[in-house]
Amino acid sequence: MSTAALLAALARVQDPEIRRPITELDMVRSATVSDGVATIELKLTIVGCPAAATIEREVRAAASAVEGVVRVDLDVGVMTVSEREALTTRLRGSRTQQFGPDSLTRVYAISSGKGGVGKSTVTANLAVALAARGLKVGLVDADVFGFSIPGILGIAGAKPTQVGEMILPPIAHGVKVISIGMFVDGQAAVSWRGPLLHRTIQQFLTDVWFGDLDVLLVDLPPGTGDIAISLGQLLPQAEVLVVTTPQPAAAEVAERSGLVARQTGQTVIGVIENMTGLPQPDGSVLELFGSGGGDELAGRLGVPVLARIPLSVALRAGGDVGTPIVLTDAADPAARAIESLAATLGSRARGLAGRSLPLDVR
Ligand SMILES: Nc1ncnc2c1ncn2[C@@H]1O[C@H](COP(=O)(O)OP(=O)(O)OP(=O)(O)O)[C@@H](O)[C@H]1O
Repeated sequence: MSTAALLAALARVQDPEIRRPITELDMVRSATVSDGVATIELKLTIVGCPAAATIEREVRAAASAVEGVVRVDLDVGVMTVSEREALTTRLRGSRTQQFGPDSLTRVYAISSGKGGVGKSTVTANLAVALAARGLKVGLVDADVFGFSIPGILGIAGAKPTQVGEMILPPIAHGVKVISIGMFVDGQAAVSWRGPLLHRTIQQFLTDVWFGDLDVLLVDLPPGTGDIAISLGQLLPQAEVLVVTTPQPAAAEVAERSGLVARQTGQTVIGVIENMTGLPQPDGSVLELFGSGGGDELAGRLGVPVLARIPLSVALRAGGDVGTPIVLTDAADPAARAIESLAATLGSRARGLAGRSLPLDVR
């Protein structure tokens, strides 16, 4: 009876990285209760598993809470190579391509014509807002020249965990994040050329284990380079959001990134206008970057403007310290605009990938 209760208790302990119960991951090799002593044999996936301390603590807490248990004897070991391979094969299932045509995950690629328009800031906050709505969200930072996502999400320096062939992405504010920045030790990958970039993105989409996601966001580098084209080939079902500022002159260059997406078979579903005016204490709005750029671009691409995100000191400051304002300052006008974008995108979360749905949000 107590042994059954112990197993049930252990089934509630999750591996924080893989996010599955440890009992489903073959990590609990034996668990018995005898004379008030719970004896548990635990196998971690890898040596030096960063989650080891958490798992051990939770296993001890879960076992101690079982009625009749007065002591916990925990033996912690590590899986052998073949055990690990068996686990990764089982986790991946028969799918070699996580985001292939049979996937139900909605994929949004966020692009911009030029740098500095706030694409990464908006993407990071959008991902967190979607996760806060209860969706399973992944974020691929494919911005090789300016991988800023880890910093904005407060996980600068975090490295993925490798289990056999499988790479487990770090999790920030509920979002599974992978970034080129996690593989290049602080240096920009600026000298990388097409084939290497293509292979890297391909690896992100196949070897990084995101599990079953509702939404995958991909932060593209600005412009119309190799990555945008690779991504179009690797994820033809991706729907593209183009970020621009209100400056009408920026619309033309932003239009090009939308057109490249179309040429690779992707669907552009909308425009995000960022840095739309700065609300003043007297209620007026200072149009620092002019106005009309979002509408101009949307008109050129024949899609709606899905969000207008005002200039916000809090949004910028939150990005600087790694605390997204959609969590810390939800009343900020920029946070509200991003939240409403998350509501729009989140409501069409799953199951229709690859089909372009008419969006009626105006
Ligand atoms: N709405 C906003 N209000 C105030 N500051 C913003 C806003 N959006 C972005 N920023 C700030 O503008 C700067 C550029 O933003 P970000 O790095 O997100 O741009 P980007 O388009 O991703 O650039 P790149 O693609 O070149 O990396 C950052 O300092 C960011 O904090």
